[in-house]
Amino acid sequence: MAFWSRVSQKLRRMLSRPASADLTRYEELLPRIGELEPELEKLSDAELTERAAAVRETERTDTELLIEVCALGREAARRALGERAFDVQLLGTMGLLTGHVVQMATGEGKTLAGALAAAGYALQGKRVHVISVNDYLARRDAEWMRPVYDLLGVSVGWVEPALTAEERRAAYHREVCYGAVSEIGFDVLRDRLVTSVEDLTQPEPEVAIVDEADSVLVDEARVPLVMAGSVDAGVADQEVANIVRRLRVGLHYETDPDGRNAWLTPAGASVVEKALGGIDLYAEEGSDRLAAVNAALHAHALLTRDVDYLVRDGKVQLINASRGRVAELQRWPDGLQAAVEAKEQLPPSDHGEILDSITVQALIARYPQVAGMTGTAVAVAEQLREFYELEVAVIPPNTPMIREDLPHRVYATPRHKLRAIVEEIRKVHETGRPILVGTQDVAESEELAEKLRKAGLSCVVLNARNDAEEAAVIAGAGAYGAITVSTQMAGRGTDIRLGGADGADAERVAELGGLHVIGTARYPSSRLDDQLRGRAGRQGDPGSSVFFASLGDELVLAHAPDVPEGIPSDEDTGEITDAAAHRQINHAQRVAEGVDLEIHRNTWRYTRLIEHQRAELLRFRDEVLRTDAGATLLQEAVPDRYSELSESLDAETLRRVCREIVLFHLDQLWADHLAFLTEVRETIHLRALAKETPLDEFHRTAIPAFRKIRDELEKRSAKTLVEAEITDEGIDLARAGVRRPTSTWTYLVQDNPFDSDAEQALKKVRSMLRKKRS
Ligand SMILES: Nc1ncnc2c1ncn2[C@@H]1O[C@H](COP(=O)(O)OP(=O)(O)OP(=O)(O)O)[C@@H](O)[C@H]1O
Repeated sequence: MAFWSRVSQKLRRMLSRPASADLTRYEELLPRIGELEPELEKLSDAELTERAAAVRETERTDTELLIEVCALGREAARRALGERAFDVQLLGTMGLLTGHVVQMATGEGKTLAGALAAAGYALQGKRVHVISVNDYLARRDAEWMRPVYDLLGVSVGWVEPALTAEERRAAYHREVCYGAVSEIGFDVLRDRLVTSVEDLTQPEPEVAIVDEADSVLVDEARVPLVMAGSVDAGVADQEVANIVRRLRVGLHYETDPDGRNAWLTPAGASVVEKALGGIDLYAEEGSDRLAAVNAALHAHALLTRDVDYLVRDGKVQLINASRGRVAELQRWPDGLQAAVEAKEQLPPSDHGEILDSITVQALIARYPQVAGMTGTAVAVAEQLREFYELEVAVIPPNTPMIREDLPHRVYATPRHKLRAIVEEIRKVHETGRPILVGTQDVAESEELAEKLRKAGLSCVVLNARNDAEEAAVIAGAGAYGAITVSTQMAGRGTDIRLGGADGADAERVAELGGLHVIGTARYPSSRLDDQLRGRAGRQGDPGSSVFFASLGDELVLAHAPDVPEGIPSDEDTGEITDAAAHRQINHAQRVAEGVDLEIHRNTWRYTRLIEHQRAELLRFRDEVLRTDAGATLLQEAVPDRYSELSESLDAETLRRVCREIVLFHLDQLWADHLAFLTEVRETIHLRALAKETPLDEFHRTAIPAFRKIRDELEKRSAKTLVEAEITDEGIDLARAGVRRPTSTWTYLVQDNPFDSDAEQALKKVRSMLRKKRS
């Protein structure tokens, strides 16, 4: 399978379509858009709005439509914001209106280009969601662009967590609605539980314009959004945590170099089995304990405090690996979450039955039309094609980019590297140039800040948990003499203006050379390197960037540990100029990118089946919600009871009762099915032991289980209709034992490391068992 997918990937590359769509067709429209400008300038505001309204009614060719929308949008932006959209922004708008992911560099004005495209779709009668990476940006962009939408006569709203259901419904019924991907996803899940059409908040999805598209569509694609009901306290297995804490790597367990798997050695298994009272972990009865031991071992061996998570206010807070900041709403799957809490000796957090869940990728797949914008799309062009059938369009910058990207600097060890970074910061800071340092994780940020303090350099460490605060700090990162230390993409989406947020000192800072960006190590993907670099040199500003790396960096140790012998380094500074070291680091990054892609593919292979089943179930649920399908089903299942009830109840009440009963059981059966699939996935590598591949085994189990839902639904619904007390008032669901959860809560799940590497884990367990048995 993996072999064939590699072959097809190679073939595609050989025959490869270019990474970027050809923009000539749109460039040719720019003069025609320009020609309309004098005419539009003469219109009053009301006339401009009227002309925009005419777009809704007039039949036009696609080309005429692009020209009219761009010309109107440019004029509206000029009046409403004092910003006349540049030609390149209109190219971006046209790229979005034709369903591309447009690549526009940082600071080129994606917010406006996106808003004009959203308005263009709305004027064609389509409802648009502009999907942002967080709540703060959703609201900021909606409010910022509102005057433009007003002039174009397009209604706009946004959703954020604090809104009531009524307010959400109002926002989603605007023509354009801004929202964070998690917020929109949670509403999709909440809508899954309604029992009457009036309670739905979202109309059918039509167009999604995804901001920071690579981050949402690729980095976060496999994150499941979850809705759980009826909160209970979880259970922590302190006993297992205490046993695992004493295990030693190499002797009792081993780990993959890339840190994605840990497994017990035969010696480790014996120690654990003895400590648990002499049980056999690998016998059928031991499988619960084995799952707990696996989770505890994973928490102990592979998850590091202050790198993968923080402990704050008595809680474990996950760090989002691609954004390098606390992931507020995220938790690991229950077993692992409880294991990390037990490792940190914290009380177990709440835990509930999962009612439904959807991955970001499946959420996006609901939209018939998708477009996106980001500073870095080309590097993931192949994935956007493979997973979303989206093409990338590269938009040139408005003013040529003059940032100087200095050669990478490589050191023998992380210690040498850190010393050189502090020295670099000191030297550049002396000139007054602002410096932005991007680190790999929170622990590294704090270590560096401490070193800087000792060297007499004061800096701001961006660790904020609040997006608005974070945006304010990052906005000031271009001020004279500022040193800002930030993990990865903190503050993404916020412009860094030279001379501070108000640009007061802009000229002075520009004369000094602008913002200097320092990467303290290469990231696991070149795209993340580019995003950090892109913080400098916005809109033709001067600026520079440099990356430091060492042969002892995490990236190299995990992905290319066989460093050739004898690479010379400077005796004092540890600096390496030999090209072999540079090659080694580039190679490590390419391996890391490949591993990530394989994991994405692998996870998608599992989730695709679940999403397929979910879509089928939802089609049926929707039919029950909107039609009399529930009544029909029950009338056929228990005709006597149905006709008895139709004599005593009015027809509408009976139909409602049937609908409520069927929906209740359908939702319950789906929640049970999801729980079953989760269990199958988590133990698939154990269950599949001497059999075929885990994925085949998963399908073999999941498909018949899903088919049974329909029969079971009929049986359970009929039983409730027969046994429940039903009066003119309807049915008392609680008394009939079919009470819906009184409260629900939503969260995101951090990528489950067990699932994604099930195949590898399987190999490890098999080989361990062979050793143990021999
Ligand atoms: N046509 C224009 N004329 C003048 N200023 C503009 C124009 N378009 C955008 N700007 C300004 O450029 C700045 C950057 O815009 P914006 O934040 O949308 O960039 P971006 O591409 O989203 O950057 P990032 O990658 O940081 O999200 C803003 O201050 C905005 O007001």
